[in-house]
Amino acid sequence: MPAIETNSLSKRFGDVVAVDDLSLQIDDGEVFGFLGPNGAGKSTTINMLLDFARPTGGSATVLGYDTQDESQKIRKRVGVLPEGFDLYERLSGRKHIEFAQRAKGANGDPEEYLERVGLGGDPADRNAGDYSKGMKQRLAFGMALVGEPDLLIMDEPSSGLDPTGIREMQEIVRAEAERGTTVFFSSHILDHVEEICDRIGVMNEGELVAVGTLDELHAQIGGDAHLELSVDDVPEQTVDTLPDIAGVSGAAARNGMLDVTCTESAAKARAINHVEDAGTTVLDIQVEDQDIDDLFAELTGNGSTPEEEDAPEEVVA
Ligand SMILES: Nc1ncnc2c1ncn2[C@@H]1O[C@H](COP(=O)(O)OP(=O)(O)OP(=O)(O)O)[C@@H](O)[C@H]1O
Repeated sequence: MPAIETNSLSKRFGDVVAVDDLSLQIDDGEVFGFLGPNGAGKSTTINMLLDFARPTGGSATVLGYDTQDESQKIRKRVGVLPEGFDLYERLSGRKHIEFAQRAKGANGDPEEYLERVGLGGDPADRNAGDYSKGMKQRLAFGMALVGEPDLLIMDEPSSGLDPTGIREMQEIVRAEAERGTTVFFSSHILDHVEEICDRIGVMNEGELVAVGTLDELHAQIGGDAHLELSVDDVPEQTVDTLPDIAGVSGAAARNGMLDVTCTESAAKARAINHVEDAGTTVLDIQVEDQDIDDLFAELTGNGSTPEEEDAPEEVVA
C-alpha cells in the first residue's frame, strides 16, 4: 500500500488552478521531496491530503484512507509540521509536547520526544517564547512526532533556519526515516531536499513537471552535457555538421576550442569521433554535466536557482 496516492488531484481557486491533475504515488518508507517555487501548489496539495481543503477534481488516499471520507483516521497516523506554525509563547517545550499528546490521545514520556529533536534537559522547561527560531522549529517537529506517526508531512520545515539549523533538521528527518517513517518534505529549495530524499517531485504552476531520483530527473530532462574540446584547428564545416549527429544539439567554436552540447551521454563519444574523423586533433577534453540547480531552474522555468532567490532569508537565524 502506498503511503500517499493521488489520482488526477486538482484544486481551483476561481481562475487559479493551484493543483492541476496531480497523479503521484509515494511508497511506504520513502523520503519524498516535494519541490517547487513559491505558488507552485505544494501547500494546497498538502492541505488536500489532510482534508483542510477539498479537491475540485480527482481523489487521494493517505495510508490507504480516502482523504475526504476518512480524514480522522489519517490525522491519527500522520504527524504534520505545518508552514508558519504557532507556538504558545508562555508554555514550555515540555507542555507543548504534552498538549500534542492530549490532542492525539498519545502517551509516552515528553522528554523522549524533546531529546529526539535536541531539546532535552534544560530547554525542555524553558518557555517557547524564549526559544531561537531553530529551537521553535525543532519543537514543532517534536510535536509532529508525537504518537509515532507512520507518515510525516512537513511543509517548508527549513524556512528561516540558518545552515546549522537546516543540517540539524535534515539529521532528524534522516533519523525518523531510519525508524521506518515515511516522510513527505515540501520545500522550494533544492539544496534542502536533494541529500535526504529518495525521490523528488517537482511542481510548477500546479503541475507535476518531473518525478524521480536525482539521476532519473537528470535523465528525464535530457541532462545536457557540455563538451569543451581543445583542438589544433577548428574547421568551420565540422562546427556545421556536428549538430547532425544524434544527441548533439549544438556546436560553436571559440579561441581554439570547440563547445559541443550533448543531450545524451553516448553522443559525447560520437562527437569526438566526428571531429577526429574530419582530420582535427583533439588535444584536451573537458566535460561539464548539467548541474542539478540548472535542472531545477529549467524545470520550473526560473532563470535563477532557488538558492539565489532565497539567499537573504537563509542567513536569518
Ligand atoms: N485560499 C486560496 N485562495 C485563492 N488562491 C489560493 C489560495 N491558496 C492558494 N492559492 C493560490 O494557489 C496557488 C498555489 O499556492 P500554494 O500555496 O499551494 O503554493 P506553494 O507551492 O505552497 O507556495 P509557497 O512555497 O509560497 O508556500 C498560488 O497561485 C496561490 O496564490
